[in-house]
Amino acid sequence: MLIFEDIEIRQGDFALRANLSIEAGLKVSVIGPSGAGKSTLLSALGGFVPISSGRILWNNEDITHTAPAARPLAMVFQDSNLFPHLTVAHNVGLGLKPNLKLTADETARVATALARVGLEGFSGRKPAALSGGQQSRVALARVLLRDKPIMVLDEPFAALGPALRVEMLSLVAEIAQERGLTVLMVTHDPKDARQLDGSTVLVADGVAHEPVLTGPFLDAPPEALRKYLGS
Ligand SMILES: Nc1ncnc2c1ncn2[C@@H]1O[C@H](COP(=O)(O)OP(=O)(O)OP(=O)(O)O)[C@@H](O)[C@H]1O
Repeated sequence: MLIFEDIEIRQGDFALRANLSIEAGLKVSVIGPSGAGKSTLLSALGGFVPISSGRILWNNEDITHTAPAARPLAMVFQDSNLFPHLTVAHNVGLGLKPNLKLTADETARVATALARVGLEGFSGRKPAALSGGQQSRVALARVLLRDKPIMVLDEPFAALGPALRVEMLSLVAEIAQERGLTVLMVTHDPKDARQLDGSTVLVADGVAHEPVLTGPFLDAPPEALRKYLGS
């Protein structure tokens, strides 16, 4: 169980409160108007934005002040964060060891992660020689290799076309299922949220709300979201 307990996060004039629990293994879409604080919430979970008050707990352990690398999560960002001068295998290997001095076993694990995301045979390529979808797959492989129980995705596939997005989201859902991962994904698109299934956390008016079932939530969205969704 991931708990945001009486959390307050401040960034300049902006303040966000969160008091919510997410069951382990749940797939959560984080949705809300632009500037509402979705990225801020996930950055605070990752340890990149300080928390003014409250605690974050994962399975009863207080991780509020844990160093980012030691937290139980791995993040996928929109631009995939790949290093252009490194090969696919090295970009993934960075998830294990920043100095890239991988043992034979670690190199084998990189190959297994690449195979899982459908990139067998791509390990020697540079990111520039990959399609957008393939770059997203590399980013996913890197997260897989870190073997963390929570996968956090901040508008991960926003740069991809609709068909590719559907494909990548189903890969995320499959992997999450296989490994029993808890998923938190920021998205602007209700279709993405519906495809991820699971629950939705609404971030609006300075509050990140308790997760509710995504289908019924989007069938009758609250006023704060309706204007933003254009419905
Ligand atoms: N470093 C910062 N200093 C001050 N204010 C900030 C900082 N970073 C973000 N903010 C403010 O915090 C608020 C929340 O930003 P955040 O990026 O979390 O929103 P978001 O919901 O992810 O938006 P979007 O959907 O547009 O990506 C915004 O009002 C933003 O201007």
